[in-house]
Amino acid sequence: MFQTEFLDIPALASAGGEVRLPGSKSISNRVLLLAALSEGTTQVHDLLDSDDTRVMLTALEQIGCRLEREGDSLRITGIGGALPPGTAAELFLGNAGTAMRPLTAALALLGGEFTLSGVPRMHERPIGDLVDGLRQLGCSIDYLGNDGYPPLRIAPADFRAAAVQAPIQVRGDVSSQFLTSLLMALPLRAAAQDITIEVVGELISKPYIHITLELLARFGIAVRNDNWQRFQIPAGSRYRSPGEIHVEADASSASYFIALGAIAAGPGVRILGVGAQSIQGDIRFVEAAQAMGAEIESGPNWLQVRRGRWPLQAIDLDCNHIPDAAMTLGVMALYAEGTTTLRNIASWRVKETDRIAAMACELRKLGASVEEGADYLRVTPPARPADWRAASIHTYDDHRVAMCFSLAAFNPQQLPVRIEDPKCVAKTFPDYFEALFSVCETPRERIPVICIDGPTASGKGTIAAEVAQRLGYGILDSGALYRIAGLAAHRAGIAIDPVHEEEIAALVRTLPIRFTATQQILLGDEDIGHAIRSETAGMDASRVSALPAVRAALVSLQLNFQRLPGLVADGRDMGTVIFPAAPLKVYLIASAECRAARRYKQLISKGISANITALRADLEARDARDMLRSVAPLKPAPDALSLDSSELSIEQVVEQVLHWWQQRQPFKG
Ligand SMILES: Nc1ncnc2c1ncn2[C@@H]1O[C@H](COP(=O)(O)OP(=O)(O)O)[C@@H](O)[C@H]1O
Ligand SMILES: Nc1ccn([C@@H]2O[C@H](COP(=O)(O)OP(=O)(O)O)[C@@H](O)[C@H]2O)c(=O)n1
Repeated sequence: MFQTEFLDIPALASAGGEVRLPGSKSISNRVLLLAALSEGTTQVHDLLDSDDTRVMLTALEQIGCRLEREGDSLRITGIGGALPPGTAAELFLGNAGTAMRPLTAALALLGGEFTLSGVPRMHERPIGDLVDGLRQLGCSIDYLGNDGYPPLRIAPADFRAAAVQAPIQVRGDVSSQFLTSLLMALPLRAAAQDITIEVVGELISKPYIHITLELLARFGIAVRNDNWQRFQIPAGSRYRSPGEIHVEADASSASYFIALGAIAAGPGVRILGVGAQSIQGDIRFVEAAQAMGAEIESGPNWLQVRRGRWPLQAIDLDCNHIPDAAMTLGVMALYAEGTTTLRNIASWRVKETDRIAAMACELRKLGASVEEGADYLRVTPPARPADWRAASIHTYDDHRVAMCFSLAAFNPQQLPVRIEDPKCVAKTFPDYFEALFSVCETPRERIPVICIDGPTASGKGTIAAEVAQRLGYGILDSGALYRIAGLAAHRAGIAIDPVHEEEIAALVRTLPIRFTATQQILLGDEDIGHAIRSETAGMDASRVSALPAVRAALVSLQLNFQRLPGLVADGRDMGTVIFPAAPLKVYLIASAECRAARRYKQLISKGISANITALRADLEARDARDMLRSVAPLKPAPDALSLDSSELSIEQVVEQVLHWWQQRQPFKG
């Protein structure tokens, strides 16, 4: 996840490849419970791994289900509608409403002795309406704390006393989870008679009840829905495992990648985890995207999206059925011919932010003409490519604003887009930007590189790491590559001199060097971060780096670090040889005395013994060799900005570099 203050997305060109979206939590926990109540084994694919699904799984094991991991899937052997005799358990359900409520209903109807509790916050979340509904059936449920709230004790009940003739009543205006819980559990009592549930009050969140009904159908229970007010479970209902089931990915999250496929040139995007037959309401975004020009194929669990009509076609759409995903259409409208109107979106005004106002404001920043009404938005794209603007997108702590505006990076003017507070995507899709970058391509020259070159111990590595962290960019520690080369030659017993140049270069070309996401440096499986940091390794690096063939062998490896969204590269020749077109080159220096003192402190703090006089002599020798060598000598690039850090703190140097970087950016707030 990007934790930065902002994320600058370079202009993007095309998209291709696969993206797997995180699974839907609501579907995951419903599927787990239904599989648990069924007879036989259900193989569940793509289950969401989260706190809420974990507590559900633990509870299901406690009541007698068998769970087996099989690769990425999970096999659940259910209890077949009845508990093993004498089952008793204390269940801890964390803060998972999708576990507490349905389990309360199911366990109260199954018989057995249970306590159900959770974290303190769970004990403040109401459950009284559900308990009242269950008591109408004769269930025995006691409150162990406050009335109307968990923790609860469930005891076996004598159901013969309470024949289920009258409809079970449940409130629909507090949480649709109460109705969902009854719908999932009441088939346990429907062997011999129909059971009717009546909703009291206006039913909220109908799409979630729709998901419940669809999943029940997949497990063999056909509930009759009478206008969302009465639901009838027919006599003889029995949970039957479908054998295998895929948990769908979140359909609203899919909208960004559907739009991506429609906008980006290239082979198209394959979205794994959700298909056009999805039971989630937002999947109908597919139809809207098709109307704008997307070419979409789908299977049970995937969508394949390619650019079709181009430019896109403007649409005029009532978006009431896809309120969340429809925001993505607002950004697609930037690429359409004509004016797009999104209607019936009054609910946008009361979401995470006033989404109509937010979309209008940010779309205008990009150069669009926008008309906003109480319940509609009308978007006309910039008339010509030159009318697009590089904008800093304010995201209003709204994950959907952040995600949909990332797609403005495909603008024809090839302008970057700044997304403020990118971490707001954590609400539904923490790795959204990583997923986006994994399927997007852009010519290398559009991916920004900040070069930090200079002599040893001037602070390059420290500054590069901090600047990269503040911008969300990757890091290239090119010195580490020469240090590894020196170490490998040393270990292979090859003398580091011009006579052995080709032999060392050949060795270097085969080295399995990897940098991990956590900045570990691996040679094969060995973490060599420590071994290459000694001053001897530094000297070997300096010698090996003077050999032209060795330098040539490391060029393509270094160029491969230039990846989205950007790179900070530290070394000796980043700005002069490897990235000569970089938009910012810093030449970082400090006095020899100061550098020797810094290196001394650094080595001592790592537990490596050192002598300051010897260190200074070594670093001056290294500087001389680096500056005087014939190939890629250490010197500032003609367009580098020099910075003497002798008298500056690390923070001051970082701020100076970031200031220079900001000066080069085109964004208007
Ligand atoms: N401006 C600075 N002021 C004080 N110490 C610094 C400064 N810049 C870097 N250092 C310290 O100097 C040491 C050497 O820095 P490093 O980044 O390893 O240099 P280089 O990569 O140029 O060899 C580190 O311990 C670092 O914390
Ligand atoms: N781009 C680079 C980076 C390092 N090097 C060489 O590799 C050695 C070790 O680099 P480093 O950046 O790890 O060294 P320090 O500056 O940390 O001492 C340097 O002394 C250079 O001789 C190079 O030639 N070109």
